[in-house]
Amino acid sequence: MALAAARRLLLHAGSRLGRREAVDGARRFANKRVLVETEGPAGVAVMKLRNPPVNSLSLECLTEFTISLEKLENDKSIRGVILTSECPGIFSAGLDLLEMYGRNPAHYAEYWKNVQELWLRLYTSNMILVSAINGASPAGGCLLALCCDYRVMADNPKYTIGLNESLLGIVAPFWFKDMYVNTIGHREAERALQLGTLFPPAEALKVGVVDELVPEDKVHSKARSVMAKWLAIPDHSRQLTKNMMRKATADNLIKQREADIQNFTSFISKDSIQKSLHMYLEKLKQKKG
Ligand SMILES: CCCCC/C=C\C/C=C\CCC/C=C/C(=O)SCCNC(=O)CCNC(=O)[C@H](O)C(C)(C)COP(=O)(O)OP(=O)(O)OC[C@H]1O[C@@H](n2cnc3c(N)ncnc32)[C@H](O)[C@@H]1OP(=O)(O)O
Repeated sequence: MALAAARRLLLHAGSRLGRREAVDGARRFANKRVLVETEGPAGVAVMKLRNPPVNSLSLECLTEFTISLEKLENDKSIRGVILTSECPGIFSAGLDLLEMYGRNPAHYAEYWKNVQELWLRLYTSNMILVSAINGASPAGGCLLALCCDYRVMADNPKYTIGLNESLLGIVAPFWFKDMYVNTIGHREAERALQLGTLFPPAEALKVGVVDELVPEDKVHSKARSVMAKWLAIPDHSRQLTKNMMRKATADNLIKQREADIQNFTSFISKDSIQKSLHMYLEKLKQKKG
């Protein structure tokens, strides 16, 4: 309930801000964790995640992300969005582990509902989505990128991307898996999901997790030039085609959202799964020390 109220407030405040800044041609609106800048005539918005240190998708971050997307969808002058990160070296560390560890079932259910909501909105967006992957992109971070129509990644071997859930002792849900299969094919997805593979850029390109690699300082300019190419296609034909390609996958979740929430909640609540998450969090801490 509190989140729904926050969402209404943010939408309202955001639209007022958006109108005021539109006077300059370029517009900008921001929540705490998501910054959106639009460039008037081109119809393109740049959406930057800024939830330091690692852009983990906390409940607040998911909510702000979803609201920002909703606002852009409602703005008929926006045809494309470049999704990127403001956190140096990290695109997104994925779902926030602290939302899935040591909480109660009601919290897990609420969190998962918001993960579903963001995924459905991103994956089925009518806008052109291009990801400018400027850092590490494990699990939920990779999920964000996979929702896009085109993925440009910084060619820095320190960065990896992939659905690594099995390394954490958890399991990617069927709709993560479906989207992976749609992107890289059944065999590669089967292997990568079981092994929890985090691909360095060259391998990510080879297997098709990303579409193009560029030097780190060219990620944004390349994303813009890719966007220009996609903008040249008539919206109606591109949108109908996108819908044709993605609808079955999205419908598969839509028809069983509630069951999927129950499934997640009971899975993540298990002692054995909580123990695995605990061990993984400890490992992350030890890496530092
Ligand atoms: C048949 C049955 C099926 C049932 C299935 C049903 C349902 C499905 C069930 C579950 C599905 C869940 C799907 C989950 C998806 C996810 O996205 S899980 C998250 C996966 N993410 C990761 O593994 C990334 C972990 N992080 C890292 O590898 C690194 O942090 C890094 C992103 C590469 C960045 O490295 P570095 O710059 O060195 O930063 P640090 O490691 O020092 O991290 C800084 C602090 O941030 C904390 N942190 C990192 N990642 C996360 C995260 N994802 N969530 C929360 N917090 C994170 C890290 O612990 C550090 O914290 P402190 O500073 O120590 O406090």
